[in-house]
Amino acid sequence: MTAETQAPTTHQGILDFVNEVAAMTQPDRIHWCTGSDEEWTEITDALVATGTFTRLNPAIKPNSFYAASDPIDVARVEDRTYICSVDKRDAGPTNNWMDPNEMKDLMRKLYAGCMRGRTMYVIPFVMGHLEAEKPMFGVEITDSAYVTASMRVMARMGTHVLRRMEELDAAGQDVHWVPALHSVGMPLEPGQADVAWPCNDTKYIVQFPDERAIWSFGSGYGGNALLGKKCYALRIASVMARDEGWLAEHMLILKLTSPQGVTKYVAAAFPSACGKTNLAMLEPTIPGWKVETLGDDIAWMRVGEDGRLWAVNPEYGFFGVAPGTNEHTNPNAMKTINKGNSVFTNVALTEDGDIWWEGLENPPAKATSWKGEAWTPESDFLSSHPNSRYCTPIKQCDILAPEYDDPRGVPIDAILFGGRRKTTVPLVFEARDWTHGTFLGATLSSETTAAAVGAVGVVRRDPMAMLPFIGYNAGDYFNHWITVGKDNDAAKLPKIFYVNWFRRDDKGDFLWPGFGENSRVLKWVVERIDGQAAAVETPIGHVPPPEALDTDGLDMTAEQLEAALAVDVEEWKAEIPQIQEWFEKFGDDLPAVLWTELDGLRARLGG
Ligand SMILES: Nc1nc2c(ncn2[C@@H]2O[C@H](COP(=O)(O)OP(=O)(O)OP(=O)(O)O)[C@@H](O)[C@H]2O)c(=O)[nH]1
Ligand SMILES: O=C([O-])CC(=O)C(=O)O
Ligand SMILES: [Mn+2]
Repeated sequence: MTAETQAPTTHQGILDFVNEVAAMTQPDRIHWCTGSDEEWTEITDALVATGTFTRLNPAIKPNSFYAASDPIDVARVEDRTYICSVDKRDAGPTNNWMDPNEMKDLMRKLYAGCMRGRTMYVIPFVMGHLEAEKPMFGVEITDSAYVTASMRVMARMGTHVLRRMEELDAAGQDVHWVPALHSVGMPLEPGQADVAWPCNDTKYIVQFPDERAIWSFGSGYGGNALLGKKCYALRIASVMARDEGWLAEHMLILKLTSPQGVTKYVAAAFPSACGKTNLAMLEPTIPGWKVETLGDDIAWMRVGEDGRLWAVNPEYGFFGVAPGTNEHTNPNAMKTINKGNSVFTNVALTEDGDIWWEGLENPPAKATSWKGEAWTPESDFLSSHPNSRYCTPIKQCDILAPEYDDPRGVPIDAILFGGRRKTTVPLVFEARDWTHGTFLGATLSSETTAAAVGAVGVVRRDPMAMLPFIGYNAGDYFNHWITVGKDNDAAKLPKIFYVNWFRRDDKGDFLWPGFGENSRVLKWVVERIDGQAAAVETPIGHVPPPEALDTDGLDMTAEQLEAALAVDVEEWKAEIPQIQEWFEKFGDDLPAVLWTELDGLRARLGG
């Protein structure tokens, strides 16, 4: 089968990619995605017919679907994720590496005939704006209809993207696009029945940074399979950003407006399942303050001609953690998904054709768990996988900031780093300067979560919340951050802060109520930027005294607030050898100024 017979494009590079992959994987059919509503209906109908999707009750969640994955395919697989740079050194000490040619030989064997009996979907997409000065195109080839439907929610995709590529090509512009190949790795022999969630025990999630290509095999799960997201917009884009002088980061973007009408833009990097989506859609509990959302997971940031750091969200949807999401914690996410047009994976299915998960209000008397078991509120197992997800269009978010559609993005005033720490890290503190902020990012630590396969609750260093997503040597990445600070006017760059919503008391309860109350922290942050709020200088940075936070109506004792803000010198001293060990991993690739920062911290803590 050749692609040209039905190919809706004359773009030779794309035709070659499609033909080459078709020859290797031998699909029964090739479907060029248009992105139309009719196509969505056709694909979701087919997914319902094969049992991958269950249509939800249209009176409750219109045009929405439930899916349950194979229990072996529920999260990102970091041990199966590779950065196959030509030079091993470029992958650095934090990534898995294999020689690109060796990896390709190995994967070609896996891909050989892997789409037999299936449809191969060709998805032209763009991360970021189609009107960007240099649009960030991609073409994902996949044999998964689930991935195709999800990509339509998460990325701008379809014929209009192809047209723009052809147009720029015809105008003689250097049109850059990332070829992204995905297969679930389960061919169907004649007569063989399909399963609801095809996948393979063998999984490879591979980035080839030098040629800016992605090969993924064996998994249908979000971050492993929707290749525009983590694989392109973070791993590949971070390499492009290194080469071109910008930043591709694992950050939400929000717009904060004060009661006086003063607007600030905040970006925040927290590791997976540590609160980005919730903060991005926050409903402030302090009167008169307003939050609008620009993005909940990824920010691409460039220094503009005005010297400020401008950010865009390259995505088109939210791929949010379901458990814990409810009318109290995230009413805006609830409103967004209730409008429909969404896909829910690995949550529970209720008898009236709705979905439910742990933490949602009104548990149903009975439901079907994500594993297909009969579940009741008395069951001793979870109804939903801890990493179950909703996938919903960003345009349905009532508090989406209008600037979302502006290809220039928004100028960032503050960057927050944060993680999930039971101890040690106070609710909020401010970095001394950009380099110190880079040190805070580079030493960010957090307890692992269910968003990746592996143990949960283990403290690890997760630099800039990018540990699984830096597409090159993390030592070079730190140096890139330092350089952004050095090459630009520090006064115009965002101020850097560090937050921890997850500190606990002796009983193991969260000290800080979090969610909407985090607006109190945002208020202190913007008041610091404007030079209005008080701070105490401590060995780790500038911490608010309790009275500098707006606590009007906050349901917390003075002792609790003090405990949330406390800097315990002994706890911090215990961090020093851990940071030292972390830095030693990088050898000479670690920027010397980060050692200087560590020495400074040690000295301030009293040696
Ligand atoms: N205690 C507490 N929990 C929070 C807070 N914000 C978020 N969470 C919980 O943390 C979990 C993950 O939150 P998300 O906002 O989905 O995390 P994320 O960073 O967007 O995760 P990814 O989509 O995996 O990148 C959910 O169970 C939330 O309920 C908070 O302020 N306090
Ligand atoms: O990428 C994914 O699969 C989900 C996600 O947002 C993360 O893990 O950070
Ligand atoms: Mn999220």
